[in-house]
Amino acid sequence: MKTAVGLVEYATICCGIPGAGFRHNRFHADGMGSGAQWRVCSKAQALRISSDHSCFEVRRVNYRPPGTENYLLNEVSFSLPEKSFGLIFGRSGGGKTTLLHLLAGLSKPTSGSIIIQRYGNDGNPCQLPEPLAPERVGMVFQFPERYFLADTIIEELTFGWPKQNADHLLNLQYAINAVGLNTISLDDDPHSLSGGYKRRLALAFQLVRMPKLLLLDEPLAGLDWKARADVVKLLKHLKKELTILVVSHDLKELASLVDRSWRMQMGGILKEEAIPL
Ligand SMILES: Nc1ncnc2c1ncn2[C@@H]1O[C@H](COP(=O)(O)OP(=O)(O)OP(=O)(O)O)[C@@H](O)[C@H]1O
Repeated sequence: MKTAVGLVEYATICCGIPGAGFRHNRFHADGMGSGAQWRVCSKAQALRISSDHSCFEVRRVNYRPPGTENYLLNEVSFSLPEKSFGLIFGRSGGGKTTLLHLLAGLSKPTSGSIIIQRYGNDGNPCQLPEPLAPERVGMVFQFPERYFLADTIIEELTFGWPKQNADHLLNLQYAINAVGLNTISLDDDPHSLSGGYKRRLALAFQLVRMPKLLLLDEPLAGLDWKARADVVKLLKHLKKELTILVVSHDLKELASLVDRSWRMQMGGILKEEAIPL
């Protein structure tokens, strides 16, 4: 059985024995010598997720899908400090998911900018803003389990990986531990997991990439009460190290996590507003 606890040892052993029948030979790391290099994720590695004092900022973003006439987002501006938890709520069809897609780099704003701005201790910008690169963003879509492709958890987590290096394995170990998948067999079929564990797996898939900003579209949708409580607890834990922006209708359950919140009004107009409970 492969568990995350033994993942490093497991990968080391399998990669060290040619023809050992290791199905996931993407773990073979050319140029990597001994298993000693495959150490468990250090604290410094984990904190690499977010180490500077910065804000994710959306400035006067307008969005009209190519070939259409109507703007789905109108002059959207907001700012989310690092390691804080933002929530966007509002009626269906307002443009919440569209905004997440822009932040994830899946579509480009028609005008306006999405940037990371660093601030000094005096509260003033201390360097030029940099565009938010898609590699720094992890996005978990609504009902992510519908997109699971692999037969085992480990294959799902490493699906499409390029040639491996030590960093990948360290990130994998970090992600598995961060979402609490380290107590189950990584040989299990992702589709056999409970609803809450499927969401953990979807989160882990994104965390492997060590994003600075994590976007979640309706993370509690379709889950029973126990799984919902489970995911809320997990997000509370992840919030300590990551900046998280959630789109959700489940306001009460997420309220205790929220640092900033906005209502998306129909027509793609975003207003900062306390959660209506
Ligand atoms: N590519 C597109 N072209 C035209 N209209 C689009 C496109 N993508 C989304 N829309 C429309 O934009 C509006 C906003 O959609 P969006 O999914 O962002 O809303 P939402 O607030 O996330 O809604 P929900 O809460 O139901 O997920 C909807 O009316 C949708 O049909």
